[in-house]
Amino acid sequence: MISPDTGAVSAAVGTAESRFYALVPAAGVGARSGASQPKQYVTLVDRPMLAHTVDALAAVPELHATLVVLASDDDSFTVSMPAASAAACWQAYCGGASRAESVAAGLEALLARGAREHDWVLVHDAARCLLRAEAVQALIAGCRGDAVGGLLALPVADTLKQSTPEGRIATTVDRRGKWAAQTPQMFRLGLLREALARPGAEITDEASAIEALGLQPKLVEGTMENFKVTWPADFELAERLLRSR
Ligand SMILES: Nc1ccn([C@@H]2O[C@H](COP(=O)(O)OP(=O)(O)OP(=O)(O)O)[C@@H](O)[C@H]2O)c(=O)n1
Ligand SMILES: C[C@](O)(CO)[C@H](O)COP(=O)(O)O
Repeated sequence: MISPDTGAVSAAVGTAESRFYALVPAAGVGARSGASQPKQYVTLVDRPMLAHTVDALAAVPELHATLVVLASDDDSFTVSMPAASAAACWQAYCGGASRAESVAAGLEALLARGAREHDWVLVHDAARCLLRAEAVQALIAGCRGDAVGGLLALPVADTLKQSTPEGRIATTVDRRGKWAAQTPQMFRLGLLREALARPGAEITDEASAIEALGLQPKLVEGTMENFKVTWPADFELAERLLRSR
């Protein structure tokens, strides 16, 4: 089904129009965030971070459906998600030990709900709650005709330093041609499924798994606003930005 040359899913393409699905891994614990609960449930403005993320995706008319991957023991979604946000997504309680495992399990859940191997899947972190519909649309427009797929990313603007274990500078890294990867990351379901099924080094994003197949995902320039809430101070910044909208 997957072409070894281009990575394109060939058999089903052309027989039915491809749909676009969003897949939101939301099964992490948020260890770096310092929060007393998984960070996707921390309230920002008036609702959990995850609700902002789901609502942003719900505003993208091109998306057929959004599936949220939750930890198997998640007991927060049903109590803390606003009804409208909960209704705007499918839920699958199949999160794994790593982000990659959660995404791989989410792909199976999408297949079980009728998605096909040639459909596009846009994987988006629950923790990037400042996503704009226009950014998703720019990604779709940039990648829908592409044989591989791609991702939102930002060209590195700062001077890059490689550190020593002691926290001193070992060297300055040439920043030319370097990008910081964001999400969504958009690939055909079948290709991504194959990529994530391969044993390999630790995969921190979908593009890395696709690269390991020898393919070159496309970079579509995003914005700084779409940052990932990771550290304690990030909540305040996210809150301020959400309030300013
Ligand atoms: N086993 C995991 C780990 C992460 N994620 C999700 O992947 C996204 C990006 O991961 P990250 O920001 O690292 O979140 P956490 O893993 O929760 O954070 P930390 O690494 O600080 O624990 C988050 O939406 C997170 O919920 C997931 O679905 N399953
Ligand atoms: C997918 C990602 O957001 C792209 O920058 C990032 O790799 C997630 O990394 P983390 O290790 O789960 O924080």
